[in-house]
Amino acid sequence: MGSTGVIGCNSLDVVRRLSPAWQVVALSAGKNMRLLKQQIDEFAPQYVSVQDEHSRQELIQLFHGRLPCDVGVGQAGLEEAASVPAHLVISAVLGAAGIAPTWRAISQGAVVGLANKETLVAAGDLIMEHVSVNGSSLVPVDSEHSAIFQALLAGKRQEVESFYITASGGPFRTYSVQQLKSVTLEQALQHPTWKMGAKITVDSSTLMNKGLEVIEAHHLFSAPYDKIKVLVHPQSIIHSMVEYVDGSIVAQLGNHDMRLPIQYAFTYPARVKLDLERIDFVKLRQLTFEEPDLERFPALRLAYEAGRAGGAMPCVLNAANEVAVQAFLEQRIGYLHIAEIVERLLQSSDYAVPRSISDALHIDEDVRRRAWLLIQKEELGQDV
Ligand SMILES: NC(=O)C1=CN([C@@H]2O[C@H](COP(=O)(O)OP(=O)(O)OC[C@H]3O[C@@H](n4cnc5c(N)ncnc54)[C@H](OP(=O)(O)O)[C@@H]3O)[C@@H](O)[C@H]2O)C=CC1
Ligand SMILES: CC(=O)[C@@H](O)[C@H](O)COP(=O)(O)O
Ligand SMILES: [Mn+2]
Repeated sequence: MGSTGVIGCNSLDVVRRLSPAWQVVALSAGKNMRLLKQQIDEFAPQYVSVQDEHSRQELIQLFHGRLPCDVGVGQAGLEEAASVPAHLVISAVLGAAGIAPTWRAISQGAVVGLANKETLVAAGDLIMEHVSVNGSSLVPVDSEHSAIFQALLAGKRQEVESFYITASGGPFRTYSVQQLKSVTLEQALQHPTWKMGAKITVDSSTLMNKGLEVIEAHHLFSAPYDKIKVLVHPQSIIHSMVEYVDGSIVAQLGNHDMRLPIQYAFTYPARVKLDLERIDFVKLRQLTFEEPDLERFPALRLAYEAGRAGGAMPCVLNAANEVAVQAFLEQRIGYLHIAEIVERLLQSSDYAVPRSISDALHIDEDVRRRAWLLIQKEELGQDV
């Protein structure tokens, strides 16, 4: 799911490398029909889904009216794609659009390779319960969570003292608040270490990505928030670490290439040869560490607060952030407005605890509506 995105393309490269042991049965794209056509030609799925009817018509034209597979549309199409029987479903659609199809894949008892962290942030308690009821399992694809997942193999869960989630610090790691006020979209899209889609790249720059990852780790590893520490590590070589009660710290290291955690989600618990550039420690020379600055990067503080509050708050955090980042990408708001919008939505929300996935989807929808209203009213801070 999300086959035309950065994680989707990397996942298909992993399939290419693991073929013929692995084959693709379904794909889902958004609107990039040229790329989807190439993927259909190469991987021959039984089913594909696309974001809207216009995209479906474009795909039909690209195949000169002779589609080689069934094509679904919109959320229903995504859910249908997730229902095609498969051993592994890679969940890499962007944002809350991934909640319902991920839920559907879990209902089938499939193993879900989870890249789409927004799903766990918005509906983590419900998703984790659904996983256990349906005998499914989540294997993390997000690099930090894959690192923790691997580091946890070194001990017993009750022997863990704390979890370190590393953060590159983003392109503005050394910026003052004054400098942050005039950050441009172009600058925010320059991630220092990883090549990723636009939304997560902006999230990395505000440290909201790390905040979402703290909540993701809380759910994936049943980790209390007090035991999850964020550590800025600009080289992004240590992907995360687990500290055990005896003081021993187990880390996972690797170059910045998502094909490594993605392949591990395919082959776990086995390891399979993967020909990617390896770390050269002598060239690297040093790995450095800093404390995150919650004053300059309030998004990380907001995520900890929303996570600790629980209930609907993480869902509010995620939906408000998705809208704010989209508005920033469309150059409708300034950079510092992103955290301002999230904070204002969190402060003004009082939703009941979501008891079902449809409750969570309703909260998500309502927060989006309110966030767009706030943006349209142009009442955001002017000092940005
Ligand atoms: N990139 C990375 O290294 C990492 C990404 N992640 C997570 O993985 C997910 C994907 O990230 P990334 O691959 O970078 O993002 P991209 O923007 O590159 O890809 C997003 C994918 O989702 C599709 N899509 C977007 N909106 C919709 C929609 N409404 N309905 C159906 N499909 C849709 C896009 O389709 P199209 O392009 O065809 O319109 C594309 O296939 C995110 O949740 C991100 O946080 C996690 C860790 C690392
Ligand atoms: C590759 C990956 O997992 C991203 O989530 C990455 O962690 C982003 O980098 P930051 O550490 O800057 O958020
Ligand atoms: Mn990550």
